[in-house]
Amino acid sequence: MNNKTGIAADDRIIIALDVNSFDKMKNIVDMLGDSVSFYKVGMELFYSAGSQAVTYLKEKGKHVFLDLKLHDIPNTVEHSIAAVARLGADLITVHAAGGRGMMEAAVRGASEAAKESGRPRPKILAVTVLTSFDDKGWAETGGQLPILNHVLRLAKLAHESGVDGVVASPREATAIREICGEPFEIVTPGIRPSFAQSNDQKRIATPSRALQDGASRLVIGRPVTKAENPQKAVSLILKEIRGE
Ligand SMILES: O=C(O)c1cc(=O)[nH]c(=O)n1[C@@H]1O[C@H](COP(=O)(O)O)[C@@H](O)[C@H]1O
Repeated sequence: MNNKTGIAADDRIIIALDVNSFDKMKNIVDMLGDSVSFYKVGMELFYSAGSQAVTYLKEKGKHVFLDLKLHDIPNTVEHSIAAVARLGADLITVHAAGGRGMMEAAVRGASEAAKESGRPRPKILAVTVLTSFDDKGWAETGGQLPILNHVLRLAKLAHESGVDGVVASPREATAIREICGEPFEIVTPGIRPSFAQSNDQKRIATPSRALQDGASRLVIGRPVTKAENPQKAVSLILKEIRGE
């Protein structure tokens, strides 16, 4: 039980630390204390603070989702994943659009790092269609509608390529679960509790709805980190998913 929110952490909730300095990250992590066990380090924080962001969180006993969305030729991705996997992250992202060879290479890179370090292999997640796309924006890139078809195509390819799961919108979770089964990870950003604004997210759902629809984990950033009272925001989210 946490002394700040009065409610225990839940590994299904990942808080996105989208800030531009190590100190800002540390403030959020200190403020949320034991109520959050899983954090996401994305491009903004990693490019600002570097690998110390990951090592700090691991030293604090937190799980880390390192979201760098790699997308390059298989050889480059294999060795880049091996390099970042050595930091001890639990989840790492690549873009599913990089294709089968690239996703297989990502898993190989993660396995190499795990063998060297003696730690468990980090899970590789493949990003399908970003949650900031709506139909109009997707069609502008040449994408075929409905978006769901493309998400399912990439999820099937990711599953066949041996990655551990996908990142998709909560609205696609049920259909992905039907195709990919368990224990495939379906990690969903685009989560908006009823008290939060949608910002630039387009394909969204509430935390409880996303979990009901088959999401394994929820990525939540601004509704917590930009809230007037982040501890209260976490507490409300945890209560909502527990039906309290
Ligand atoms: O890979 C991701 O985590 C990701 C994929 C996606 O399709 N949409 C998406 O929003 N994200 C990330 O999830 C987080 C969502 O943050 P908020 O919109 O502030 O809750 C951000 O850090 C995004 O980089």
